[in-house]
Amino acid sequence: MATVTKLNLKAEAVESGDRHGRDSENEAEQNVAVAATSDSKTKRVVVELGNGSQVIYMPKFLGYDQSWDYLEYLNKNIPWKRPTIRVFGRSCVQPRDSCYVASEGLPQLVYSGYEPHAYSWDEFPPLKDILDSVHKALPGSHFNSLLLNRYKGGDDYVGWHADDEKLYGPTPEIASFSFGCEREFLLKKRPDKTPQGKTSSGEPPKKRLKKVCSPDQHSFVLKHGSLLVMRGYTQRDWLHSVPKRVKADSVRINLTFRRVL
Ligand SMILES: O=C(O)CCC(=O)C(=O)O
Ligand SMILES: [Fe+2]
Repeated sequence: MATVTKLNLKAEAVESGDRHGRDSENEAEQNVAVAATSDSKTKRVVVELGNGSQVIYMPKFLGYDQSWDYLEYLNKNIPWKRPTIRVFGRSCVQPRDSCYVASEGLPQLVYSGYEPHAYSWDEFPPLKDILDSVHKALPGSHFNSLLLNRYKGGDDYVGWHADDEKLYGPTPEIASFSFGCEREFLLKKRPDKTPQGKTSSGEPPKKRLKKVCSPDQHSFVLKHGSLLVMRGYTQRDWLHSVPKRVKADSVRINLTFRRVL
């Protein structure tokens, strides 16, 4: 059973508050816009990744205590499983716990050769409340499924991947809610498949074409109660991961809301 250390969590929250301030300064030069609002709770960091991909990060989406209550509820009440999955043709135990919740009648999710059982939203009423708050923050969103992950400690992780399963369509919006121990979330650009010397339209490049220089890696420390949204072509053009972190000694729960088409 995973243990939760509230004190550790508090200490990390303070530490990362400082770190976040410094990161924001650096990121200001890198296609990052901080939406100007007077209320720190609704502060949004918008990162334009280029070519129609975008990430929005809301570090204080939900208050500390309320987030703590959700963490405890989810830790105790979700039927967590650590399934066997297939990665590069080899079977391995998934390096984190997970669970899947979806509306009725949707096509079955399959990832890494694994078909998770789809639980109903009605079995976990607090998840419906979280879903409502995400819908309110993201007008026009209609999430109908949720993949939950539990990282028991720093050895649990998710490797580089994209949530590009066909059932989400070409430009899925994915809203990722984090509770508990802060962990790093990395994004890196997928290698460009266009042959060298050709543009994506197949034409040779025009002379003196101005090179737009934008970073091909981004990193966020996902705070307790934060919401990160990936949009546009992020799943087609970028990979993301939550690497192992030796210093992470308490549980983290992450919820990724998705829309199956
Ligand atoms: O735990 C996270 O922040 C990311 C989880 C994730 O990428 C996924 O479930 O597909
Ligand atoms: Fe993912």
